[in-house]
Amino acid sequence: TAFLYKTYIGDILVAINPFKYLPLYVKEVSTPTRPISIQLKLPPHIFAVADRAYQSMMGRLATGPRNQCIVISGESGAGKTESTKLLLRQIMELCRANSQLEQQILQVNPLLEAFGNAQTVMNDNSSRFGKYIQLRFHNSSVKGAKINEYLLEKSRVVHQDEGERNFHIFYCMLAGISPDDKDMYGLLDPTQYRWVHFRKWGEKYSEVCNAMDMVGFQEQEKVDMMTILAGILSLGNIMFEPTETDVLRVTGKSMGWLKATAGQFGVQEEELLRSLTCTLSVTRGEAIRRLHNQQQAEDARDSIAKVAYGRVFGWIVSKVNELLAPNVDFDIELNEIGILDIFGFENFAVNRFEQLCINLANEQLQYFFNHHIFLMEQNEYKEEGIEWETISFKDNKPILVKIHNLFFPPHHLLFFSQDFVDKLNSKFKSSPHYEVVRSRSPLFTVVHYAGKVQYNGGGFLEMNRDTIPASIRDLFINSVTPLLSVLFAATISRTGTLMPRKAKVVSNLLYMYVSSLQHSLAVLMEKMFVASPHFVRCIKPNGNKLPDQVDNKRLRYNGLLETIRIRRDGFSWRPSFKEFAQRYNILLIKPDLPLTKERYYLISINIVQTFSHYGRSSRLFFKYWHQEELSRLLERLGTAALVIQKSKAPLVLYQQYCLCVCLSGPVSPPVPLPRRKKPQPRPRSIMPTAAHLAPVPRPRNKQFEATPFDNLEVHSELAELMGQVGGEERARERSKKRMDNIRWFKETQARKVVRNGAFPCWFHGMITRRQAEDLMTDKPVGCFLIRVGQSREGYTLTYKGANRCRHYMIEMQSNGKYVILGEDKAHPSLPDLVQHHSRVGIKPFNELLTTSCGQVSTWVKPPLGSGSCRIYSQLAQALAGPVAWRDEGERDRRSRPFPRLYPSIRLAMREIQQVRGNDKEREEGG
Ligand SMILES: Nc1ncnc2c1ncn2[C@@H]1O[C@H](COP(=O)(O)OP(=O)(O)OP(=O)(O)O)[C@@H](O)[C@H]1O
Repeated sequence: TAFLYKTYIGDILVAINPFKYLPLYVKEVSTPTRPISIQLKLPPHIFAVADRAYQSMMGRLATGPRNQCIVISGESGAGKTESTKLLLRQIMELCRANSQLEQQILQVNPLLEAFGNAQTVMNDNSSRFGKYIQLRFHNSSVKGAKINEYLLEKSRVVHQDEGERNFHIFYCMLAGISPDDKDMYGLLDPTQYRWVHFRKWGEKYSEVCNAMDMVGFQEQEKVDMMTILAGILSLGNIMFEPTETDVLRVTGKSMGWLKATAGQFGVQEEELLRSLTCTLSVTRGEAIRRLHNQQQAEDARDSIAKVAYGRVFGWIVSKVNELLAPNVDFDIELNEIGILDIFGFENFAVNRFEQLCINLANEQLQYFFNHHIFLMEQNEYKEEGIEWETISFKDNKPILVKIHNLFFPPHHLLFFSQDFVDKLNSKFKSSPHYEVVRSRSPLFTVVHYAGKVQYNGGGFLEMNRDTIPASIRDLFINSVTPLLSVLFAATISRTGTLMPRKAKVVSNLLYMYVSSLQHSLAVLMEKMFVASPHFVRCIKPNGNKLPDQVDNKRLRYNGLLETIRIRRDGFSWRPSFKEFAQRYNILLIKPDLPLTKERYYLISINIVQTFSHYGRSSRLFFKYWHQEELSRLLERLGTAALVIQKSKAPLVLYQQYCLCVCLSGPVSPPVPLPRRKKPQPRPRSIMPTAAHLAPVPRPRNKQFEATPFDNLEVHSELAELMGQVGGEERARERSKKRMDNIRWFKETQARKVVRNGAFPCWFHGMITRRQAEDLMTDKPVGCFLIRVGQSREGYTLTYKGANRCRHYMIEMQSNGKYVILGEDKAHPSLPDLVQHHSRVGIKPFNELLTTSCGQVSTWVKPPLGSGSCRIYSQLAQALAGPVAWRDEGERDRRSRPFPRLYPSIRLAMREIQQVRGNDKEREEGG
């Protein structure tokens, strides 16, 4: 099936959206168990692109370690976002290092999708922003991630065309929120909001909340953010009407909404009203107040909503970046894989300013593709004197330059005036990329690389000016909700990113949507031009979003045929002599020759005879598949080197061998064999005896033993048994650590574990791994207990599996949430975690927690075994003080964060309900 939907053009993956589930992405396909050369020869697959980028980043393919970028392109609905998610999943699988960071990175997508995607006529889950995800690696493991976001389509918050919807988050929130939270944020029935229409999104809301927990958002931050979103919805319901004196006022029916909005935004009602109904400006030291007409008041309302939403989105991205920043020494050099997924090319019934920006970004991307695939390659053939018949392609540079000229400062300020389209018509009427539209509406047509698009130029000026009046900004800076205050105090960088206040910024008033897009695209291109690119071309097989239907015309789109020709006839891998010689360690061949151009040349001839062409002065020219061929040879050589070293052959033999192979292929550096340590005889007296070991033989599972927690425990246990390592000082240190952990537990944890005044029976305090396993000896499969760590602050879950005990480390997140290492769900407490995994199995064996182990009468009963019993008793004593533990459910309610002006929100909601009730009564009466 894979062949039907995916193929390669050389090394470029062409992926056709199947619009149905295909069993192509299962675990068996993604598991990286094969050698690289075999992995790369597998049928076309998005996972293979991930593998290639990862191996190249590690320096295992044609070059040394280098930054990589994966560029995914295609029209809206072609499958770019799905491909991005699969790429991320596979890269995380390849670099799996038993850390929670990989899971956190995977959670960023559902989070951003909820806030940045929406249904359009072209795609039910269309990205309304572009993103470039930078994954940062040290050696083979991921150390951090950074998201760059581009051009969120904020106007969607206040306006959606026929067949389109608002951002997913609003539907998720209204559908999935609990009645208590609905009351807390001041939300009503979804039908009561003008800016959203109800849809079933219940489950998605808990998915988004979980993603925020997993990434590390604090509870209060979440509450503040949700309250701001509720405020945006309330704002949309404020309506205006003129009075007899022509002064504008809020309609009687929407007064409640004004109060609710003020409460949800944490500002004074009168000040909010003033900001909506008039503009205050200061001229020569004199404050002048200008009253708004109805249209201006509605525009002010809409622009507050757009700016507030845009800033919430920007804040989420910067928070994600802060939480996923690489936690490594700055001196360590990190390698990077970037994945670009921007909104696809769009052509709707009515195309506005946003579509022009989106299509401009796509033109830029197409240029990047053309530049790499056609321009650079053919220029190098010319320079190096390679015989070549030029392949012509649809160069989109002229149109790109034209659009750039249109929007670049200083033109845009003047240009987007009311007669904007007239100016365009007179300036570009003879251009092949522009068509004048004879119409009363301000229409014009641009001939893009992917087809003609007719735009409506009305409102370009307003849409481009991404600003709000200073009075509104000041109002929100003084909000009692710290998050809102931070969002409005922040300024926007030249690339449109939310910046801390002190950062160097362009003046807020001059900040323009298009110029920020121009800058961010320029910065993006700079990053991508220095990385090695991998291309994924996504194709939408039909316009109806249906499976098993292919419209052949679409396959001609994007110059795919020209791409096929150049990949077939051309040489896509063109390393310089130096780069090539370094990579394949060719210095070994003739160590006596000085490092000159001639020498590289000489070396190259040897290789090129078997492989490919060589250029006039500086480059070699290979077919795309030569990289794989060479890496296969490298692998063979690595094995050969090991064999030679193992057989203790003299070095000279190795060199001769290298020389031989080098004449027909590349050479890898000799791989040093790991030195085998001489086994130290252990004194009989300290060897652990059968009595010390668990009663049943237990095969060890590497994945779980690798956790630092368990290893430390086992090691300290063994050290204790051996009674030697570190002597008394070590023992003192261990004891101190345990006491510290008990204190940590007592001060920060105990209350969270208690239910109904006692510890749950699965909670065993501080016992050792061995004691936990002993307790499990005759227990049924699915039995479990949770214990406090001895060597680190945290918990371990011990589980009775089918043929052995497993120990799952429970990760404590900085926001106070609990998650089993490697799982994708965070929990507010241990009892919640236990409850969840009694329904959802723990990966990778899908194990369900079915029976609590022992501790029937809570913690007071000490566990079996002796070693840690003393510690356990101390824990018991520490907890057995006079404190009467309250019911956790009640405590939960008392301590949970609330919106800052919760009482005023409640009052406003009551007023709204009352008005609704009266209306209903009147309707029924009438
Ligand atoms: N590999 C796939 N397998 C099954 N369905 C897919 C696959 N890729 C895409 N789809 C379907 O196509 C829809 C659109 O895909 P996606 O959102 O990735 O498009 P896109 O190119 O990112 O569009 P946009 O530019 O509008 O964001 C998905 O919601 C999904 O239903």
